[in-house]
Amino acid sequence: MRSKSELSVLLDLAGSRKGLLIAASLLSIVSGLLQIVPFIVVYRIVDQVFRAAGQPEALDGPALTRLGFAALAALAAALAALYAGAMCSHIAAFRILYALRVRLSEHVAKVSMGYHVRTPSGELKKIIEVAVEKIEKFIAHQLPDTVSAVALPLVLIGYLFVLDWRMALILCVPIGIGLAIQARMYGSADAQGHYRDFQHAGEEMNATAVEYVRGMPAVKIFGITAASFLTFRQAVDRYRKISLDITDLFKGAYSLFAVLMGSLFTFAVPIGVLLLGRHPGDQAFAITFILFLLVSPSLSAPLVKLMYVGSGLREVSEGVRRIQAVFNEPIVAEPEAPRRPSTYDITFDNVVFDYAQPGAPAGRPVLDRIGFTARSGEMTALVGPSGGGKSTIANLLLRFWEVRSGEIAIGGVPIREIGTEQLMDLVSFVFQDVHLFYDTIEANIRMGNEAASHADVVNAARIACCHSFIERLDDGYRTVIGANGTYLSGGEAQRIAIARALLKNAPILVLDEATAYTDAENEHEIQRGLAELIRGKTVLVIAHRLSTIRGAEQILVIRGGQIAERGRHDELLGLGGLYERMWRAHRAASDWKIGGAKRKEDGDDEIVLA
Ligand SMILES: Nc1ncnc2c1ncn2[C@@H]1O[C@H](COP(=O)(O)OP(=O)(O)OP(=O)(O)O)[C@@H](O)[C@H]1O
Repeated sequence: MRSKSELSVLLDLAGSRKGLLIAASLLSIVSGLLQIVPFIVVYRIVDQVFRAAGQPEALDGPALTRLGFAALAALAAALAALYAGAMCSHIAAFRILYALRVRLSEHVAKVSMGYHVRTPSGELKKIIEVAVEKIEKFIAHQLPDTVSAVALPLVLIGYLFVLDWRMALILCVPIGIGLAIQARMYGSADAQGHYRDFQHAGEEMNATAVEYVRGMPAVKIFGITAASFLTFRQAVDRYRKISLDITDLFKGAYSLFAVLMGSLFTFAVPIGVLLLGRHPGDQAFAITFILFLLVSPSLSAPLVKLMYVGSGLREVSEGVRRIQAVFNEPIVAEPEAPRRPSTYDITFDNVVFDYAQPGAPAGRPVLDRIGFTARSGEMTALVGPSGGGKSTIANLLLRFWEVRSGEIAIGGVPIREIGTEQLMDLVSFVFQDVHLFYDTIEANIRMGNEAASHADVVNAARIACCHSFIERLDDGYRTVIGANGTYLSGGEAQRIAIARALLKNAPILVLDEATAYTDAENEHEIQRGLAELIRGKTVLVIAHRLSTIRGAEQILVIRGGQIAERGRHDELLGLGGLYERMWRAHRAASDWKIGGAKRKEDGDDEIVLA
């Protein structure tokens, strides 16, 4: 029942390709039926030979030749139908595969960021790659096979009943027992539970293997201790145990089914011999008996296929369930009539936020009644102790998560009322951890503005201080990141991300520790370039190096999800609170870095943005 509903879901996913799938199934049935024709021809020939026993001249030679050609033609047609069916099913399968992957990728781009944090990227990759791939295999191969594995035995048994109902009935006994075993084998709650465990154990083993390989630097540094290997080994052991359990559970039923289906022939023999013994001179029955012996292996083959269909269906239903779960994940609600702000002040009005899932009871607030305005043309800096909520504030601006209460607006328009695409157009964001795509450096920068010319890309790269190191690469801007061992350092990747953000030239610029990995010399250069470019924009900067935001028009000190202090650098120093302590600590750390040499009090050697 469960499988059936998943099969119908699968057909729903197949959507407009149903026509091709039906054609593939029909062609598969036709091919199966045509493959029986040679047996019938043999039957007819044997029949004629028996009837003409002892009188070869009584044989109708041309009629026999025609029968032979009919058998040949039927075989050729069967192969043609098989080929055409396979073409239809493969075309349908690959179109479904393509459409599903596109739909899935579009959907996951629209769901909330919370989903991506909850769902390991490996799992999503597995759904988009492996689950979809299995559907392709099922549709291309197993679906037509299933249809013919059901239709062909039905037609054959019907035909055998017409020839001799007694022998046909006897053949139905092992078939019935075999199918009942199949249903029990795959349908029981125990079997389904085992199968689910098997799948989970396989995934867990994959995930821990990836984790182990990814964590190799740490493993090497700290030595390959039992603990570093333990989780992976436990996962492998669990997988082994569940595989053995499953084999144990299915082995009896599996063997019995295979034996029963493979030996239909042996069921036909005793009853045939018995009936023949009763009518020793019945030539017609003898010929029918021969046909039964010829046809029963053709009956076994599709029935054995049914066994694989059962396991294929189970595998694909798991994938379908997962794909469905992704599609069931709600997308970020888009406004019915999106509004576009005409000014770009950012306002946070009494914003309360926690990371609990939508619909779940409120968790510990990460942001507690945050209120501020970041004005256009000014730089607002978020500083404060680690874990205070700075990055969360920046991420909420992009609507990665929905606020629990309060409102965030751009130019007076609540971000809920701005369409996601427009919102992304308004904001350039350089994240703490940069992600570069497996593409050329130029394409990675141009991502900020697809219409930009090569000269624009180079200009942005110059300002972000990455032009010179790009030029030093063998393929320059055409170097593919990640290919042939071309990897960039953290600071270089960040500078590419800054170039990308500059090229986008959006009215709002958010820099979350954008130059954290950059060396002092390059940071100086970048800050100089940025200072030019950020004029007239709303700039939100998160920085731990306080010297870089000293010139900000507004500094918000975020501690424990609240704004502990706010003001300009000098004002905050005058308060004698957290900011002043942070500033002193920062100065002390900088002094320590240069070997304790005395620095000028005004900090001229520091780099100042804006
Ligand atoms: N996806 C998440 N799910 C649950 N909690 C989170 C998530 N991201 C951050 N947090 C928690 O929210 C709090 C604020 O984190 P946030 O990253 O905003 O701090 P931050 O001030 O930017 O820190 P840092 O300076 O170290 O980057 C922290 O307690 C953190 O553990």
